[in-house]
Amino acid sequence: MSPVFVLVGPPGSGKSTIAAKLAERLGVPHHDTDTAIEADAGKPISDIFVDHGEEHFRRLERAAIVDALKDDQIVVSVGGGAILDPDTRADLAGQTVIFLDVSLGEAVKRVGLGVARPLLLGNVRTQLRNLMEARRPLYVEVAKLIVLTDNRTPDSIADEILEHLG
Ligand SMILES: Nc1ncnc2c1ncn2[C@@H]1O[C@H](COP(=O)(O)OP(=O)(O)O)[C@@H](O)[C@H]1O
Ligand SMILES: O=C(O)C1=C[C@@H](OP(=O)(O)O)[C@@H](O)[C@H](O)C1
Ligand SMILES: [Mg+2]
Repeated sequence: MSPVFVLVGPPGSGKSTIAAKLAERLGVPHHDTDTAIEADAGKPISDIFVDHGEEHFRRLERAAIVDALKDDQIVVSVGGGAILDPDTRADLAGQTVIFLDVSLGEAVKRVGLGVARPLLLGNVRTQLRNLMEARRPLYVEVAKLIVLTDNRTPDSIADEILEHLG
């Protein structure tokens, strides 16, 4: 047994939002690894990056993913960079993974200029473009289903996922 779905994709693709919707529809818990990391650390992800650096965050993220994948009958959303870890990609090979795809323009609009995503500080559009290009093959590698989310409501995206994989 394992999670029902694991959602991957770049920041702003809607992983946390759509995972919550899917969990609600299925009547199962939603587990967001970023939320779990923040709860354990007692501080927001932006502070974890500032206080301890990205490498430290990636170690916490790896542990949070191992933890999440132990649970049955939950919907998991991970952070956009989770698939950078080869062990995580290997673990995801046996899971029902959905890659939420999004265009650069739409992702920029959705993430805005907030400080919540430390990797995007500075020129959000350039940072996002670089990381989307570099990570795209990794999202594709782990995905069982790819869903383009541009110009679609979270409800219609959840509908499509449940139609294909429900
Ligand atoms: N399909 C969508 N259409 C419009 N806005 C969306 C959609 N999905 C998510 N959002 C909004 O985009 C922002 C980022 O969503 P979030 O779920 O946090 O993405 P992720 O976890 O992939 O970074 C949130 O403000 C959310 O409400
Ligand atoms: O892309 C990344 O490396 C990150 C994405 C964030 O999650 P979302 O993809 O949910 O924004 C969060 O895990 C952290 O800021 C790092
Ligand atoms: Mg998220």
